[in-house]
Amino acid sequence: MKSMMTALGLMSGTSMDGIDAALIETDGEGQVVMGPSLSLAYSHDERDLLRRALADALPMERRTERPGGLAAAERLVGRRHADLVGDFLRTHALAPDDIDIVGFHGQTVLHRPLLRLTVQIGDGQALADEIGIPVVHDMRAADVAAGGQGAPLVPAYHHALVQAAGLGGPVAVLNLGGVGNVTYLDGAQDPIAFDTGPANALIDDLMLERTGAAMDKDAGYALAGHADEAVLAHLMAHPYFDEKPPKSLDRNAFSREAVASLSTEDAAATLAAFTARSAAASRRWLPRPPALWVVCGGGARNPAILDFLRRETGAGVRTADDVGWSAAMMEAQAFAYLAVRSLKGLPLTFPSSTGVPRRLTGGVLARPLRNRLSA
Ligand SMILES: Nc1ncnc2c1ncn2[C@@H]1O[C@H](COP(=O)(O)OP(=O)(O)OP(=O)(O)O)[C@@H](O)[C@H]1O
Ligand SMILES: CC(=O)N[C@H]1[C@@H]2OC[C@@H](O2)[C@@H](O)[C@@H]1O[C@H](C)C(=O)O
Repeated sequence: MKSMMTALGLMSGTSMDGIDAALIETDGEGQVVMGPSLSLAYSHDERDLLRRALADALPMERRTERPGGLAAAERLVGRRHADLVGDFLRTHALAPDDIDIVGFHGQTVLHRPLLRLTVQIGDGQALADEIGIPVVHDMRAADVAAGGQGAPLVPAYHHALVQAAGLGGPVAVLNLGGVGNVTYLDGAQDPIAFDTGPANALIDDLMLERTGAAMDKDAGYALAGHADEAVLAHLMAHPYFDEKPPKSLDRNAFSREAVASLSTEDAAATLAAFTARSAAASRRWLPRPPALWVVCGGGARNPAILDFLRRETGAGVRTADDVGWSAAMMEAQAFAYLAVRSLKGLPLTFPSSTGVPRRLTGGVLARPLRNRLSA
């Protein structure tokens, strides 16, 4: 297998705002060259369908079941990913053969690692057949089956980026999507990583309920409000924060009920502070306090969260864009990188990231029909 590969990563994250596609050239180890990217936003109705799918997934006991609206949601996820790949190829004048591998995350609808159950909808084989490019998918399953948390998966990629940038340790890479997750890196050691708490999901849900908007854009509400310390203390009393890592979260693990009586501005400020305080509280489980926090994911565009994070950590806080990476495309790039690691049989997860008993590879390879016919 050739050393450098061209990989396209596809991520539909827990905030369910849309799908990101990002191209990288990588050897799946220390070399990464970032390429172009493209996003597709889910429409209001599509988000609604996905939100309902999350509710329909709650009684699932086996990962192959598709109760209620899940089968329709899975078809939607597949169709929209294929649309995005088509748009990406057209926009960048590429042919399917220009891409060696696609890394397809799918949409998480249920995550119960203690029950060895994690469900990402999206049919990898159907996608490969549709786009005519080999697809690596189902990247959490092997880890969960082996007793790991199945998340977070991006730490292997954070590790490659921090090593390549020669950033002095200890460094924390904080991903703020729907849920927050931190990767702690210090030299060549395996990454220590876990989910920190909520990131944007509670804020998004609050905005949708109070204003009909999908997010608190540029923290317009949070910056006009004040965080309520009593409510914050109540939110921080959640038992998740006392759990020792490895640990990971379902999107709906936290409730915004505690901010119900606050004005929209104060509620948004309190939830932004909650995201920052719970992320900073992850220091409790790290060997040394990080000197630098690099923030990625949509939360890097929320100035209220960044301000609170500076205050809570007392350390350097920079966005991924500030250090020459991509805050928006980090996860999509990570799934491209992980797809190449999967093809090469390299570990995706580590005892220190998911609690899996030993470093473990993962992912399932789906070859497109035309490759199988010509084989
Ligand atoms: N300009 C902005 N101002 C405030 N918040 C923003 C802005 N842009 C994005 N966000 C927030 O970021 C969220 C999307 O983040 P991201 O794309 O990293 O999430 P994701 O990939 O779905 O999540 P996860 O990492 O949990 O899988 C949006 O739902 C919104 O809350
Ligand atoms: C089960 C699942 O999809 N988890 C997501 C979610 O969103 C953020 C956080 O919770 C993280 O654990 C994970 O995603 C990133 C991409 C990861 O696996 O690293």
